[in-house]
Amino acid sequence: MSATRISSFTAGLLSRKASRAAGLASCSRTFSSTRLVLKETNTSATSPFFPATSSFVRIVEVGPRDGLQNEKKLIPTETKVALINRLADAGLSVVEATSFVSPKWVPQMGDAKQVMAQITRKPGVSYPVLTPNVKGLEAAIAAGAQEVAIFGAASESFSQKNINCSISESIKRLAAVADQAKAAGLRIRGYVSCVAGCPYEGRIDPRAVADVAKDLLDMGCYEISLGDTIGVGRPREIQAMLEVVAKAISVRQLAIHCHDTYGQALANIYASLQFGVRVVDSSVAGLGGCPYAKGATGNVATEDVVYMLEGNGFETGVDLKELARTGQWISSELGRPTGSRVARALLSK
Ligand SMILES: CC(C)(COP(=O)([O-])OP(=O)([O-])OC[C@H]1O[C@@H](n2cnc3c(N)ncnc32)[C@H](O)[C@@H]1OP(=O)([O-])[O-])[C@@H](O)C(=O)NCCC(=O)NCCSC(=O)C[C@@](C)(O)CC(=O)[O-]
Repeated sequence: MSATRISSFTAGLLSRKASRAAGLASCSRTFSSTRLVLKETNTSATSPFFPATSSFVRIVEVGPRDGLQNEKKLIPTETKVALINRLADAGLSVVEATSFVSPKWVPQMGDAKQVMAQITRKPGVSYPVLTPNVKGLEAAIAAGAQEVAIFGAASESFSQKNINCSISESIKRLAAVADQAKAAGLRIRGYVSCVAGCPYEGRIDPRAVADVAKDLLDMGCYEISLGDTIGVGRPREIQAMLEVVAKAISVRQLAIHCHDTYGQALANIYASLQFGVRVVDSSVAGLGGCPYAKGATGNVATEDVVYMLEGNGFETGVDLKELARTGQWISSELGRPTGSRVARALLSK
């Protein structure tokens, strides 16, 4: 990282206290009988993809990346490409396509370049890719990525296991990635893992989540996705974590990313919606699991999220039946039934 980059990033960190205070001042919450209503007066940049309305929920489909990265048997590139194309055709406006990580660490993502070359890029659809370092970013740019996701963790042990460095080292590494991504005109999304618990350390202090999230935001991420990587959180814990994080970051720049290991994902998403979050990550057919979080099951199934949202007055733009068929198809390619209960119910009719 050049001296100029370090100093601009450090200046950003130093101004964190001041901007946190401003964020607090510009945002007030009131309780109605059933839901927490967020009154936003903060006009800072929000996501470029969706109108910040209270009834539209943007779904970030992570199945082709988070869903498939943990599969033991190598999945043919053409299957991944067909999955991504079908998800976009089902109305998803963000389909996380792959990750430019070390193939020694995650062999399943070793065909990232080929995946990006072969997908049909539908107008209006974003195909972000994960980039852990500058090497990954350069490969992503060469592959024509328009958006990248950088990822850190609120747990020291998980950071070491996942990306082989401490949290503070990761922040420096990711700042270099963000600087180069911005210079290349790419959009950047940020992830924080272990927001409710860590497979190695147990409970995680929400203030650690807020610190990493704010660092990623200061680097230029337009949105921070908060990952309950091992699915241990429960609604009140998720809301308590959001309370702390929202003191540092506008809720309009937060997304929720729930794994369903303990069957809490939909409840946690609903609790996040009550808090004002309007971006939800999910994985078709509930595919997935993290290679560095033993026992973690997949993300919440996108089909189940869409069904819940649409029954509660939210719009998603997703064709649920088409999505359910896509989930059933990829599950059969992987040799198992779909993990979406909604898809099973719909398709059995
Ligand atoms: C970060 C590193 C690379 C550090 O790994 P390292 O071993 O410390 O890196 P290194 O710089 O020493 O390089 C080691 C080797 O990897 C190569 N290498 C290095 N970087 C790259 C790259 N980008 N692309 C391709 N190759 C790369 C590099 O060239 C070298 O090759 P060699 O000289 O030995 O032949 C590694 O730990 C890594 O790739 N980790 C990624 C782990 C991962 O993908 N985890 C899953 C995604 S995160 C997640 O799922 C959570 C999330 C986001 O979904 C949210 C949630 O649920 O919480």
